Amino acid sequence: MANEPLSQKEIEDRLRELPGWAFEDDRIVRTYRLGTHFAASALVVHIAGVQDELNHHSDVTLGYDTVRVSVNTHSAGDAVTGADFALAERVEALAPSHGAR
Ligand SMILES: C[C@H](O)[C@H](O)[C@H]1CNC2=NC(N)=NC(=O)C2=N1
Repeated sequence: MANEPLSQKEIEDRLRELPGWAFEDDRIVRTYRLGTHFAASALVVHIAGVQDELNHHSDVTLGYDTVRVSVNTHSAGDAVTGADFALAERVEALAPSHGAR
C-alpha cells in the first residue's frame, strides 16, 4: 500500500530511479537550482498545486535560486512511503519545465 513504511532497501532501490534525491533524517530530499528567484518561486507554486492534487505535502523551502523539497508521510509515523516517491516523481516530471536542475 502507498502509505506503508518502506524498508531501507526499498528506499535505496527506489532512490536509484530518482537521481538527485537522497535519504536524510527519515525523509527523501532534493534541492533544485533555478535561474532566478522568480523561477524558483514559480516552481514552488507548481509543486503546491500537485501536492493538493495528490493530498500529499512536502516541506518546500524557497531560497534565492533554490527550492528544497523534503517529504515523508506523517500518517505513517513520519516514515518514507510510496506516497513520498509518487510525489517526488511528479516533482521530477515538472521541474525541467521551470529550468530547474
Ligand atoms: C487528512 C489528509 O489526508 C492528511 O492530512 C494528508 C495531507 N498531506 C499529507 N502529507 C504528508 N506528507 N503526509 C501525510 O500524512 C499527509 N496527510
